[in-house]
Amino acid sequence: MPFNLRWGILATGGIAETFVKDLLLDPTKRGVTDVTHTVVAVASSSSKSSADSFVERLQVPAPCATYGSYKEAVNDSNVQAIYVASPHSHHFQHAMLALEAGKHVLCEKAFTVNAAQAKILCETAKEKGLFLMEAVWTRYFPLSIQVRHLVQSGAIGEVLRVVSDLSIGEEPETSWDSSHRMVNKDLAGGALLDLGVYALTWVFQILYHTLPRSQRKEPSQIVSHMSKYPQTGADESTTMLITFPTTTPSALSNRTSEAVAMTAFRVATDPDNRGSAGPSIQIQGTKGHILIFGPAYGPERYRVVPSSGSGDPATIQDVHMPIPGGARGMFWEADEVARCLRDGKLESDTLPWDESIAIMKVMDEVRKQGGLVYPENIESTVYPLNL
Ligand SMILES: NC(=O)C1=CN([C@@H]2O[C@H](COP(=O)(O)OP(=O)(O)OC[C@H]3O[C@@H](n4cnc5c(N)ncnc54)[C@H](OP(=O)(O)O)[C@@H]3O)[C@@H](O)[C@H]2O)C=CC1
Ligand SMILES: O=C1OC[C@@H](O)[C@H](O)[C@H]1O
Repeated sequence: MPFNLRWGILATGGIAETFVKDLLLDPTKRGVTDVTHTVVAVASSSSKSSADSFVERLQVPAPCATYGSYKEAVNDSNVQAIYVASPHSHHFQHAMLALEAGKHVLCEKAFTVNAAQAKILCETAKEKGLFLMEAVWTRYFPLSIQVRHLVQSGAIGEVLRVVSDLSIGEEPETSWDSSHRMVNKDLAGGALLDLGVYALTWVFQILYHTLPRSQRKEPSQIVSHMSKYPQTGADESTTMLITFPTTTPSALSNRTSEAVAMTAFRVATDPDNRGSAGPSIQIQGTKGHILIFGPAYGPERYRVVPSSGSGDPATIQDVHMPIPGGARGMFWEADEVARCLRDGKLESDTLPWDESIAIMKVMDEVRKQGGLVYPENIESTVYPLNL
């Protein structure tokens, strides 16, 4: 029998809807037979009627309890795991609420506002013997898994550089009101925490994660520049130059590796949405490159280009890995949560706690260099706090 995971959903906004739609799809359609998912509770902090209309709109199969507060959902004994889908300003408080109630947690990206909050979440999960994972869905894409394996196998030699970008080509003045979570500092808005986290996940999943755990080293140097959106003071563009003390896959050469991670609202990585402007991620090794096309959060195509001398042009490999069934691709991370719970794990090997914290530390440093400070209440490590 497949292991079935019973989910409770905190929030009824955009990503909660996307995630639940993916959860409700038949796993066998993506070739998964060992785990299944059931949505047993949905909570809205606004009103019970928001949760009711969410369940109705998405045709969540009955029985699914609906609540007008998050507290009620985390205390529902039928719920095994909570998906936190509130703005990142509130992740620390809402994930703590779930952990304190004894529930496993999948928490949307960015994990928290700062590394100190992330550490406390992980310590709490550990103390309570509960599973906790940052919902960086990209990590669980079969494409990401394949690319990590290629790097680990030495297919492009020693990786010396990664260039990674997630920029979306939106004019903030016309795309969002100043109160929107993308630009509102009260909701930890800005490009870095919302989009830069994906540019960084590519950097980390290549230059950090592909090493054996004992050899993984956090960045030795971070230099960055941030431009602010004048209307709110949140960052509208951030560029980071990050040095790692080792290279991958061997970590034996005494060479360092470098990354350029970028994010911006006004310019786009892929202005025509067809990859004409080039890849979003370039992984550059001594024996070749891996180029990844499509948005850094959910790419569906990559190309392996061997260096001249290590093959002829005919060996260039183009690989397409479309997301099955018109889905978003968030079900793969949900499958990972179910498998971890089935196997009694507290953290996912694909995005362990130390790595989420290391990425949050980079974002802390970049915000420090750029002078981006969020309001005290959302930077706070005090729990509970009524935000
Ligand atoms: N993985 C991915 O691809 C994506 C991830 N995200 C992440 O998901 C999170 C939510 O984003 P998204 O769904 O787009 O945001 P929305 O604004 O669409 O929804 C957020 C929901 O959070 C709840 N909420 C709780 N407290 C607050 C508050 N103080 N202010 C506003 N909303 C609040 C509300 O639901 P209710 O009233 O029902 O409680 C609201 O609808 C963010 O952290 C974002 O980074 C976002 C988009 C894509
Ligand atoms: O996580 C995300 O991925 C997709 C983007 O459009 C969105 O703004 C961001 O929150």
